[in-house]
Amino acid sequence: MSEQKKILFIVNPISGTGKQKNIVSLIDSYLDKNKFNSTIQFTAHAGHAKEIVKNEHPNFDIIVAVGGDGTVHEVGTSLINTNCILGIIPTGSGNGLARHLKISMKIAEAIKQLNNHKTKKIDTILLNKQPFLGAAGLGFDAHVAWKFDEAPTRGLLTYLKISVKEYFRYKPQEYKLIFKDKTVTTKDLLITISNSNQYGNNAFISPNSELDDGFVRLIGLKPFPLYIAPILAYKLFNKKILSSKYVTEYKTNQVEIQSPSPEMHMDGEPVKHHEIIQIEVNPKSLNVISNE
Ligand SMILES: Nc1ncnc2c1ncn2[C@@H]1O[C@H](COP(=O)(O)OP(=O)(O)OP(=O)(O)O)[C@@H](O)[C@H]1O
Repeated sequence: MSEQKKILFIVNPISGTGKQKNIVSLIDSYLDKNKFNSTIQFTAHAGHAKEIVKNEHPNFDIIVAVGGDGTVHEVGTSLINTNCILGIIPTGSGNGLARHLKISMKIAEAIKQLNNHKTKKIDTILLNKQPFLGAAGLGFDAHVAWKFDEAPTRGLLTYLKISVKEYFRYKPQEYKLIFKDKTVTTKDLLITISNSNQYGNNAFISPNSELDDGFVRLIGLKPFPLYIAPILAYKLFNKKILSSKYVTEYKTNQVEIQSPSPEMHMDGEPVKHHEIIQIEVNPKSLNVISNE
C-alpha cells in the first residue's frame, strides 16, 4: 500500500445555506481511509482559516477548504508558493473557483473526487501585492459585496435582492486603465479582474479566462438600459457575455487601474484599496485539486 496522505479539512460553519452540517459523517463515509489520514477543524471567526493554514500547512499534503469563495480565498492565498495542495468542498453561495475547476457541487461527490484526484498549478493574481484566486472587482459588484457583507442573511436570494435594490441607486464611475502599451479611460458600471471564468453560480463573466495561462482578464461593463438586462443575463449564463456591445475585455499580465472609489471585492470579500491599483500575475503559484 502506498503511503497515506495527510489531509486537513477546514470547515466554515456559516458558509452558504448550511450544506456542510453533515460534513463529519460524510467525510467518514466517503473519504478513502486507505489513502488518507484526515483531520477536521471548524473555523470560529472570519480570518481563522488563514491562521490555521499558516500554522498547519507544513504538516499536511492537502488542505481542503469546506466553504464558499471567501473560505477558499483564506485557505488558498495562505498556500501560495508552498508544497501543500488546495482542495475544495464547495458549500458557499457562489463557488466560482470550485465550478471553474469542475468540482462537484454535491458534497458526497466532491469528497469521492478527492479519492482519485488530479492536481495542477494555477496562477494567482496580486492586487497591490495582496493575492486573490478567482475574481476581484471594482464598481457595482464591489458595492454589492459590501452590502452583502452587512446583510443579516446569506445565500443566492439575499445576493439577488441586494443587487436589484442597489442597481437603481448606483452611478457608473470613470476609470483609467494603464497597460504597458496603452492607456484607456472608460466609464463603467463595473470592472471585473478575472483569473477564473466565472463569479460563481455559472455566471461566466470572463468565459475566456484560464487559471494557468499567465494572464488576467479585465471585463468592463458599460451602463446599459434596463430592458437589456434579460439579454445580458442570458449571455452571462451561456458564456456569451463578450458578444455584448456593453462589454469590453482586456487580456494582460500587468495593469494599473486608477479608480475614483476605494470599494473593491477580492474573491467576493469586500476590501478597500487606495485609488491606484496595481495588478500583476503570479504564474503557477498554487497547487490545486482539479477535475478540469
Ligand atoms: N466561524 C465563522 N464565523 C463567522 N464568519 C466566518 C466564520 N468562518 C469563516 N467566516 C467568514 O465567512 C465569510 C463567508 O464565507 P464563504 O465565502 O466561505 O461563504 P459564502 O459567502 O456563503 O460563499 P460564497 O463566497 O461562495 O458566496 C468569509 O468572509 C469568512 O472569512
